[in-house]
Amino acid sequence: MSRAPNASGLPTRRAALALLDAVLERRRPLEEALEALPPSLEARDRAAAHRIAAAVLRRMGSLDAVLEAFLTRNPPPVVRTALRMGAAELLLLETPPHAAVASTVGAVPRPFAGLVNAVLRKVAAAGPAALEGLDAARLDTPPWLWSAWHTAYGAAGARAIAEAHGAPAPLDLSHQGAAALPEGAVALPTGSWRMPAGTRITELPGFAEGLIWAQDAAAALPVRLLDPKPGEQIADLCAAPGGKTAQLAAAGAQVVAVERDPRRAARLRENLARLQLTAEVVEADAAAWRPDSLFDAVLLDAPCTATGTIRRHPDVAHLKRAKDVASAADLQRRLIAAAAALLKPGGRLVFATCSLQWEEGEAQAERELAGLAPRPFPADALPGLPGAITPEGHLRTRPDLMAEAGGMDGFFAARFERRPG
Ligand SMILES: C[S@@+](CC[C@H](N)C(=O)[O-])C[C@H]1O[C@@H](n2cnc3c(N)ncnc32)[C@H](O)[C@@H]1O
Repeated sequence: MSRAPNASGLPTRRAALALLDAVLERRRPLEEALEALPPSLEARDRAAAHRIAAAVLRRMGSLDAVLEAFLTRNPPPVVRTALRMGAAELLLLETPPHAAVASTVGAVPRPFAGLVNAVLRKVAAAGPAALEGLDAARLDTPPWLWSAWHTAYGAAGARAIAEAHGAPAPLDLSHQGAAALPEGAVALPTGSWRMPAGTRITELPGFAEGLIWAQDAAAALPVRLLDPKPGEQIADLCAAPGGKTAQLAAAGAQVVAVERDPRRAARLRENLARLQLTAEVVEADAAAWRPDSLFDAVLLDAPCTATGTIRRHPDVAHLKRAKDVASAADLQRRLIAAAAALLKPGGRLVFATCSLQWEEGEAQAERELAGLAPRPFPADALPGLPGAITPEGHLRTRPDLMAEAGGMDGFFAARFERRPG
């Protein structure tokens, strides 16, 4: 359960304003905005600002619907953002009204203090009941995503996905060796361990020893389905921050992990070092990488719009546009062709994306994939999660899958084989 932010917290609200300005006005990812906060900001204020910003991004349509009733004209962006923050604290985060109103008022330019104070007092008086009766799933989902999910998954599917985005994701763990189930964790039928949302992995037993790493339960499935064997030569394309590289290496495969972004490659190396796992890390564009030898298997966890991770990254819903789906699908096609060329005859490719968009999943697998033969997953490939394998033999998870246990990211994966000879 999240704690209320620091009651005296002007630095918290200023930081939250900066985070939301970065995402909503400058279209920067929330993670990047968090890294750009001043190093002098206390960890507690940073965490509280993150919590406020995430609540605004997750429930922005609903918050705007509530605020609309108290606004007579369209306020400038900084004021609207501050109002959303204040409303999120009052209606969603259980911040004491005085702290929420006073600190938010303090964070806006002085000429707007009166307006923000007056509107937030009205929101405080209305209380969380103001959210009742709103169609939150619809309001909090950008129309283009709603309609794409409607087409792909039907009316009930689109609504179930959008409803699942209303709550933050739990912390899922992958583990190796002598790791023991942490107190309070649930062992999921897929093999991942689950802790409540907001758990800090660094405080869990096994973290310092390199026995556990954060990885959504759905994100752990593509490697399970690739079924790496000890000693196999496996290329992991688009590898950072390395959750899947770690799974492959922990299974005893000889892994070459290819990552284009030098900073992310550094993070991948750090993560492997902490886990005491070995992989060759290559900084290269996977679409152009030409190694000397071929591989038994290739995992292509391709860059995508990441709409399957909105529970975890609510900024994605605000940063992505419909046109991004087409360009991501284009890049994926080029990467698939490059991946196919790395396989030994009979070698297998698993293509995966953390997207809910049909163009980045099912549509890629329906095409003739660079001359590869489809090798559908059997219906019983994931005994703990039978609903995740489609009739076509692909992996398709959604945030509303296993909803009673906390859901999982939206993921797609398909398997192919290079024809022998
Ligand atoms: C979906 S993330 C991969 C997550 C990773 N497989 C894991 O399990 O931790 C995609 C990664 O691909 C990298 N990337 C994007 N385009 C690439 C390319 N052309 N070649 C290599 N890496 C690329 C990005 O920098 C990013 O780190």
